Amino acid sequence: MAAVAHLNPPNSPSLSERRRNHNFRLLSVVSASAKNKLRVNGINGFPSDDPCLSLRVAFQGSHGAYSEFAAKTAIPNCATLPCRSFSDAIAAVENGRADRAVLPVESTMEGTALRNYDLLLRRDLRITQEISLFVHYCLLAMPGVRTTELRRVISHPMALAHCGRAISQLGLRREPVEDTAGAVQMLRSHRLLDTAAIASPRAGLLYGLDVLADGLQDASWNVTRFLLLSKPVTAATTVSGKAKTSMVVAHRGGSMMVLLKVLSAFSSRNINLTKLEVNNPSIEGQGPVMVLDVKAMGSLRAFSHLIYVDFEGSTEDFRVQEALEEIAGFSVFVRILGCYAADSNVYDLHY
Ligand SMILES: O=C(O)C(=O)Cc1ccccc1
Repeated sequence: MAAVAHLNPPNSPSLSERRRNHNFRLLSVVSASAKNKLRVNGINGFPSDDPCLSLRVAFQGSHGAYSEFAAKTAIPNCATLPCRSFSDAIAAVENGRADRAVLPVESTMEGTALRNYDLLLRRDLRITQEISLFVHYCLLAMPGVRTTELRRVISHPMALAHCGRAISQLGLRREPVEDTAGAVQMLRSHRLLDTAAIASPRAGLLYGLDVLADGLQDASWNVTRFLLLSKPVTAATTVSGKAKTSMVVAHRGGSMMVLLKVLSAFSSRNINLTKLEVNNPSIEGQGPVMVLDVKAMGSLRAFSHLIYVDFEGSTEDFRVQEALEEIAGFSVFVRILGCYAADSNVYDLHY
């Protein structure tokens, strides 16, 4: 169960409103006529009035992927570095080709992307920032292609999952590819006339495809939370404003008892949790999750039970330090994944 309270700021729709299915809109073709607008907007179609692009952010996918929007929203003047996989994006930070990597970690429709979290646990990177984006999906096709000519749809697995109902209504065969913008690029470069891609309207404009339908997501409230990651810094980081900390508690058994004790360590000190996710991979018939022990010369340790916790507060706070000490006393492995400024905003991109 993922508690994604931070994705529901006070003015957001209620849970029932979010769950209520909404209908996507089939459009009479909005052709790529607005393409020129992008050209004047600077690098990769993003506004760029500052010529000194400072931080380099690696993301999985091609230009126009949602992760790139997340990076640009979090750090407006950053330079973005497309990577084939999330592992490559993380490696780019480790080997100095990038200063940050951006990773989608959970969505209101599907909960936590555990595979991405698992990836994070294997490497020595820290969370420096969180960003939540409202994700709109479009159905894109080669110019002139009509919906009735389509047989197949390609996109990132998360996008295909978020648009399951619309895809079934359209009667299309779904095929997962690495990322949404990559799907658009593939359509374009192979001139696929029986295939549509699901991606952002901006990706459609970037690669000159027609928008056949928009608002394709099954739920009207579709928010994805991304994390920005950097190499660990040795100096203590001070977070200005409200801080949030992400951690993992890993162990090899007795999962309910550990969970209750962890919850009690926080609740007895009035520390508010913003995320709680329990991952017992063996229940799913999967092998253990490998976690890098940054204190033990970077060795990897296998765990069958993992508890991901995000809480309000910083590791500098006395109450938090007490809670962490109490948890460390339960013979479990604890790793702080990052302490960063809490951002409860949901950013909506106006494409
Ligand atoms: O494929 C992309 O564009 C990504 O950045 C991954 C993704 C896919 C769907 C929703 C959010 C992020």
